[in-house]
Amino acid sequence: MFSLFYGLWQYMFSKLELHVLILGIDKAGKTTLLEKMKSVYTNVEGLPPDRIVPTVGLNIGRIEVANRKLVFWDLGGQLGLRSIWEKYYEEAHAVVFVVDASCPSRFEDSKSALEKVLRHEDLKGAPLLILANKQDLPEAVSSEELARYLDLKKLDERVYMFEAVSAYDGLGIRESAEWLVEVMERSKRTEMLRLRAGAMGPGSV
Ligand SMILES: Nc1nc2c(ncn2[C@@H]2O[C@H](COP(=O)(O)OP(=O)(O)OP(=O)(O)O)[C@@H](O)[C@H]2O)c(=O)[nH]1
Ligand SMILES: [Mg+2]
Repeated sequence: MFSLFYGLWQYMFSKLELHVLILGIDKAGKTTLLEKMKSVYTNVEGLPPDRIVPTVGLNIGRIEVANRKLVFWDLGGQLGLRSIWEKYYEEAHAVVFVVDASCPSRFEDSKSALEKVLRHEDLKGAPLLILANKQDLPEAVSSEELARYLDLKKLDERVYMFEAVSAYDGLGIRESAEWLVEVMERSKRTEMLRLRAGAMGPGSV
């Protein structure tokens, strides 16, 4: 009996689109990272770094990881654009917060932007992946050092992880995507969003 329900749940979950919001201050490497994900997980090559411009609107990336459909929403991180972020919170299953680990002078800006994200009611219970990006640069700090710099309070009840990545050479990309799928699968928030979508009519998940 259990395996029947489990099989059904697995089937429903594989149909569900999981929305992952990519946030972080400008120049952290969000778009470059998304394009790298596309190269790793699809047969279409993502844009090379020299063709990526600062984001003003929204970039969408669809990839499949472990039979799950992930939809990434990449937003602009410039100060004047950060007020748009919250429009996407309600529908997000998880958040990826990207930090340029090679630029300590901007850690404070990242910290306060992330603290504001975490305080928002609409993101309650959303798993959080914090990426220490640009590990290909010798001056980049490790994920543990970044965690110390950011010194985030009130993370205890949230499912979170720090990961060292490079959007240039792909370090940590697969580990990050696989972790996201695993935690979203188990998250109460995913269940809440699925029920809410179901309540809005068939085919709405
Ligand atoms: N060395 C190195 N440079 C990177 C990496 N990821 C991004 N960059 C560079 O960092 C700069 C900013 O990258 P973007 O991807 O545009 O950053 P963003 O976070 O999307 O910026 P906004 O759209 O303005 O919010 C570009 O010059 C990228 O080539 C990385 O992993 N390593
Ligand atoms: Mg961008």
